[in-house]
Amino acid sequence: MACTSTPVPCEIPEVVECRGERFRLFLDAATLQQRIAELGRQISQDYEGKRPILIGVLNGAFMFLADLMRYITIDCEVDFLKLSSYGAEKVSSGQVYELKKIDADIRGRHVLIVEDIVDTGLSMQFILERLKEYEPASVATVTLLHKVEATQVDVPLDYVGFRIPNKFVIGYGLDYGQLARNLASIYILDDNP
Ligand SMILES: O=P(O)(O)OC[C@H]1O[C@H](OP(=O)(O)OP(=O)(O)O)[C@H](O)[C@@H]1O
Ligand SMILES: Nc1nc2[nH]cnc2c(=O)[nH]1
Repeated sequence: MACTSTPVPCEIPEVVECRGERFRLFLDAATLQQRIAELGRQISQDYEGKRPILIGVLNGAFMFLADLMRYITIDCEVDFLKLSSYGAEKVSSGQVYELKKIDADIRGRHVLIVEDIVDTGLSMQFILERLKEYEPASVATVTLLHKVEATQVDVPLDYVGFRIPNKFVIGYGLDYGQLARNLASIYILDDNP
């Protein structure tokens, strides 16, 4: 029978290849969904009556944001901004480019910035600075992944899905040269292929 149970697929490969490099299964789809459900519950409790607006950071956060919102049970809104700093590389260029600004008027609103990953922290630092200009009532940060050892700047992280080692990861929205975003699980670079 055909599998219809997305976003947790029946078949989860242990190893994938992307652009000639090997990645091994790190966080499977069920583990991701379980943790995201917890984050959704927590946010629903913390923001009851506040009608928060979730700002997803494109492209990487699209899948996490879509799932997270389905686990939030209070009234909430969504908008997006788009940044880029990695290009097709596995390390940050150190320069954050803003490719799309938010459309929503967030003055006086409770804002949750939703990221797929905080690595060097430069993107999150950039967003926090940028959003301050709009004078929201509050700003909190949500990230599915945090590479603790790689973070170079002090950014407040309010909701963290998983703390992970300093290795390149792909899948579940995270790309390598625009590929692999469609994987339902997260894979980590295999140093000893
Ligand atoms: O903490 P940092 O070192 O700044 O890295 C985190 C950022 O890197 C990725 O974006 P990327 O620039 O690769 O663009 P993408 O989301 O379109 O893939 C990710 O989505 C974060 O926004
Ligand atoms: N795909 C991907 N994008 C990132 N952006 C910052 N760190 C990472 C990472 O480990 N993987």
